[in-house]
Amino acid sequence: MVRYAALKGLYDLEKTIGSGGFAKVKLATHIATGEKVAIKIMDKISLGDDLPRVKLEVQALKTLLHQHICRLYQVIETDGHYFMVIEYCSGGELFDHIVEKNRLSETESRKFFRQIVSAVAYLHSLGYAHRDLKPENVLLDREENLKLIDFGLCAKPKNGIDSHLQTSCGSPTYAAPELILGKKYLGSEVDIWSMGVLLYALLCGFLPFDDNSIENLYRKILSGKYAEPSWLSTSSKRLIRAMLQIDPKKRITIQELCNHPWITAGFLNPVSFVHKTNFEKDDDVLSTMSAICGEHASDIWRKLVKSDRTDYRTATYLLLLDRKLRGLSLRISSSAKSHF
Ligand SMILES: O=C(Nc1ccc2c(c1)CCNCC2)c1ccc(-c2cn[nH]c2)cc1OCc1ccccc1
Repeated sequence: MVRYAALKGLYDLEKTIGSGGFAKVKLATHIATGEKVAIKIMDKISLGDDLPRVKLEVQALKTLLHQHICRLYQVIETDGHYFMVIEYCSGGELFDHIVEKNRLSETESRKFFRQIVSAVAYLHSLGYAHRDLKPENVLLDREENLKLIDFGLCAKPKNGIDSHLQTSCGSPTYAAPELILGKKYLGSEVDIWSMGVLLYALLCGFLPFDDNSIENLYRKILSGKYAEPSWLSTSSKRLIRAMLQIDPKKRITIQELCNHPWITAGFLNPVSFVHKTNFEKDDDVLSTMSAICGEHASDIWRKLVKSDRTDYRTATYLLLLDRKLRGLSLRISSSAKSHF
């Protein structure tokens, strides 16, 4: 087991559960609370010119507080590595969940899709676009709640979500026509297209546009033509059509999506989200922490609010808050004392 000095006393590293391009994801335990976390370890050398993506992802994740966006607890930077301590999603990828069930029922698809819509509506309301929405970037937690990950490509155009972007990014399979044509596009509109591809994958178990050759794949996407399997209800077909509109101006908007009949069917209310970018103050958690480090709860809170949200104190606060929200006891080990 490779020992990273930077994590000593803070996290116990366990097995590697995933390794992608320039990152690997290891399970770990946050020592102060005993809570499980995932640590995304990136080697700066192999990151190369992707380094800005990490900064972009950290900047975005520090601001985003939503129950369906994977929480960032701490960031540790050394000369050679970045360590991103992230929410534990033991349900793995939504993609694997779909594959193992072949396809999801309309009811189960709706449960997941409402969560995605809520997360994306929240993102857009803060001026962010994800730009890489695909089943691999949607994880499930222990209660099969959905968590959006990988904000390495997300954009926050300086003059707001309605200003044009140009960089072509993301995976072609989920990319909107205007994006693969290299046109100027709106992040919000390309996210709607990718969500249409995601919804199709949930309901069908395969992709609307797929081909081994990239030019055939592009041709299919630009045609906007895809199969509508017999099991799709009329309402499902209508919603998918509204999202997979080639002309971005004809595409359904995120607001219309939140209120769409398919989305609200069987539910009491449209999809909503809380405009939250600040932690709520919890006195039980603060007094648990103050009992250990001897500081007053008010001092701990002041430091938390002033912090850049990537230190061990923030991680400990958020993990204790998670435990409380899950109805578990608030426990903390005295070893934590020296770390915040
Ligand atoms: O907690 C994460 N993953 C994760 C944790 C526990 C388990 C599994 C998976 C499934 C494999 N069986 C063991 C249980 C986990 C959290 C955050 C991120 C993450 C956030 N931004 N970037 C990456 C990635 C994560 O994983 C990647 C992964 C690994 C194996 C498969 C599916 C997904």
